[in-house]
Amino acid sequence: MAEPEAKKQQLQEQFYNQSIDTVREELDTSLDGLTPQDADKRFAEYGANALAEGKRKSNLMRFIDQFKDFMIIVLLVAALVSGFVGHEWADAAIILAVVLINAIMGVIQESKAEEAIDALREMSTPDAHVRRGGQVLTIKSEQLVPGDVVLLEAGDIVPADLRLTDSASLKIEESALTGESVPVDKDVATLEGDDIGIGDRTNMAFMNANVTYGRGEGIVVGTGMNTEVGRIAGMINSAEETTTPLQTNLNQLGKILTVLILVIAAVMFLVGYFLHGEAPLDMLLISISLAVAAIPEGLPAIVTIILALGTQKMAKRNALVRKLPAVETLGSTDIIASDKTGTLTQNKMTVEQMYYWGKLHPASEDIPLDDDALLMMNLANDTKIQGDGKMLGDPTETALVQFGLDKGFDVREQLKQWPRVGEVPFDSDRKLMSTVHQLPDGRFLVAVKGAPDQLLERATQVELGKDDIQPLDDTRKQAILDQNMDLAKQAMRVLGMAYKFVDALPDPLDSDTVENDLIFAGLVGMIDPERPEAAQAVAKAKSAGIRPIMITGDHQVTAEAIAGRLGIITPGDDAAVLTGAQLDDMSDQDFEKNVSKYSVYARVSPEHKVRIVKAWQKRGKVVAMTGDGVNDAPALKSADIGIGMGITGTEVSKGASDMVLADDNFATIVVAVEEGRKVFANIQKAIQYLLSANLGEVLTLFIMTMMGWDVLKPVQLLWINLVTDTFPAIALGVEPTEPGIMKRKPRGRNSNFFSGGVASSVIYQGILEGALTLGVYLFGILHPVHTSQGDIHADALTMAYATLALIQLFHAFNVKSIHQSLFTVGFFRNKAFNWAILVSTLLVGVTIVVPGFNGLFHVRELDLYQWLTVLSAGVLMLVIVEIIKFVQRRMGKE
Ligand SMILES: Nc1ncnc2c1ncn2[C@@H]1O[C@H](COP(=O)(O)OP(=O)(O)OP(=O)(O)O)[C@@H](O)[C@H]1O
Ligand SMILES: [Ca+2]
Repeated sequence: MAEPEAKKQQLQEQFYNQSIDTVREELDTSLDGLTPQDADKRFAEYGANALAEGKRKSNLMRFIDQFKDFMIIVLLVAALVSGFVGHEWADAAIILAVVLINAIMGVIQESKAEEAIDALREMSTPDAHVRRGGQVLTIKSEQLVPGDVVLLEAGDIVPADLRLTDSASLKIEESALTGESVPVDKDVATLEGDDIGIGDRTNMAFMNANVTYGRGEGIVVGTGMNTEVGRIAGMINSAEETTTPLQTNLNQLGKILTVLILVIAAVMFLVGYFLHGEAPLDMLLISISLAVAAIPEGLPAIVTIILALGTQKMAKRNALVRKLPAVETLGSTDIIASDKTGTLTQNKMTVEQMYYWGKLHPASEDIPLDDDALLMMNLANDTKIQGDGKMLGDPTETALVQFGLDKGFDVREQLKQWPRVGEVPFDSDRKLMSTVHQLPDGRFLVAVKGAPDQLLERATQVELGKDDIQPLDDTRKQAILDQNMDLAKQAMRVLGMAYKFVDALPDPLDSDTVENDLIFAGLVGMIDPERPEAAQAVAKAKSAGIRPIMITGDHQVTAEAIAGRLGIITPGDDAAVLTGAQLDDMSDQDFEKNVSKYSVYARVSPEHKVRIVKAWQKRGKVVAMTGDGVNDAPALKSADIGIGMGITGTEVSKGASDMVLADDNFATIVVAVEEGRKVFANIQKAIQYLLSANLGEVLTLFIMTMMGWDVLKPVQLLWINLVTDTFPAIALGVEPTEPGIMKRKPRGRNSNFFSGGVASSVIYQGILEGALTLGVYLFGILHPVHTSQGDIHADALTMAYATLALIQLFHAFNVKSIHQSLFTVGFFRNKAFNWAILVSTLLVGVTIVVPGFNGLFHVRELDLYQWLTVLSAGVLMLVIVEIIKFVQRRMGKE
């Protein structure tokens, strides 16, 4: 993509030592933001807000790269020499053609693989909230231009360099720029001096930094390469994380195979030349051809393509893979640790019960509008009510505002009289949030809501009626806690409300100064129904040997009730609930020892998630972990598969994840695991197919040479390699799911593409292919249809060629499952595969049956009897492998 030449007139000034007004004028914008037209104009002028990418390889470069392979060069030179010396120009031409086609296919494969990886990256560009023409819009951060007004909140990734214009408890973590991992407090005050380091520019926010706390706003002063990261990073590496661990594994194996095959080729050459007196050039050509055919250099690209096709399938099913290795790892998942709210449940909160003035009332009852519980739950609330009555905000909070409106209490009116002047935002560690309001009489009201247990620790009094405030003694406290427990047992999320009056605005405004000495006002119990598909997905995961684990900030009793309904804990099993506090009391060793006892974690904070991941990993398990908040990022990173939430997730958490759920749905994780298992199995199939075929080729040629028999011609071997390798291998990569794939145990952390019987299958099946091919050759010699020795040998060699090619295509059916019978898996369920086999068969067939063509390939027409011999070998290949699989299944059962 040609980047529009980004405007060179750089905004080089230091913005931190200029007042907001100056910055605003300088960038010709207002706090209402740019007009959309203005934004478009600037976009044309400045270009996209993206870091430049490293140079891309052109297709021509890729094509040329295909010939960097030493073997290919030797092959071409040898072909040319044989053309000159032996006047075998037809051979040389075919070899050249095959090499060219091979190179073109290589280019296509590589660019397909890269396209797929591009698509992954495209998907992961973050969103930004921007104000334009007075309207708040969500746009791709690439669309930002200098002068835009950007809104920040906890969990956002700063989308460009900003001069802050507003901040409320704003904290930003800038370690990527400064190396300092402690979040920096930000405000809007203009700084003095012009020599202030990046880490100290407290009124600026820099691209790619993480907002960890609070809220803010700022004017974009730099985009794309004209940002601090742009200057530092220079270029982003476009090649990151494109090879997966198992691919690396495979590459290593590839190197070993290469050496092995070269040794075999060398031995072949020496034996053929010295012992059997073959022409050296012929021997060289066939040895090199063997090396070219048998070295599986296309394998990594094929694996990438299969993985990439897997990501497309997953995307259709709402699992957006951000990092290719995740596809591979997903299939091996042992543990799915999932947040409760929104993932297992719908995150549609509805108030069911309310407790105030010492009594519980169903939500259907009328409520006195002057009760302070109702007031506080509306005040300590970030919900925005839009013009059309639609509510924006956290479902827990919108439910409360909705409840108020339903009862006839409109918080908007209240806020006009009691404006909010301060806040201590909610965080999942404290499990509280507070707002401070200016009262007409000059005093301030502190409104607090949050987890009842937390709240009661900070309350000293309780409201028991209108203007009836009593000390919160132990009996009263116990009564509230009992009530809390009762609601929780009914699977409700319970929030408590409290308040106090103060004479002056606390300074500094934080939890310690605000959230103490409170008057307890009441409780509210909310139901968040399970997702309808969740229980089934839990059952499916369990039947696949995967342990679902629920993690929640909610009360343990609520958690237990919901986990019970979902089947995460079942009455019989001893899987227990562990709370964050209990976890805090456990040593790492203790926890590791006991981790398998717990399926539910309640009242935990994000830090606990990291311990849960690590403990399971220590036990050798592959852990998938969900997360949505900014504090979840470390857990998402340490999990084998970090799973972000597409709808409710913060940008920071999405950035830290390997996969994002477009629908936030637990069931989608299970679907993705199933896809991951399928993709893994299909890669194994492609590998098993290719390597057994190659082994068959090597054995056939090696033994032919050793025995001094006729040896297949280079063009024959190269043609077999060209037409029977790639198509079926890629087609095997899109095989439908094998029956019962979610009834097996996870494959285990240390498994690789050769685990589970693939290695041994490659070996015995390769030997079988070679043996049958040689058998057909000998059969052709021993049961000739002609009498002249020349005819007999030419026929036998043609039969061997046909067999070696077609037996691979027959064998492709075997490979559809490592252990299951072809009759279980089905012969023709994969359209792409059927086509691949058909095309490959035709391409082999034409070289034999089309007169003239067969001359080029040094083969002859076969009669029916000979064809039947060839086809019998193919059928035998099917039958023998079926029998061996049958025996293996029998032995496996015992
Ligand atoms: N907006 C809020 N204001 C005050 N307290 C809240 C708010 N949201 C949640 N809480 C309290 O904090 C506790 C933990 O909430 P948190 O947000 O950490 O859990 P969650 O992530 O929403 O749920 P889960 O962990 O099940 O996905 C809740 O049980 C509730 O008591
Ligand atoms: Ca091959």
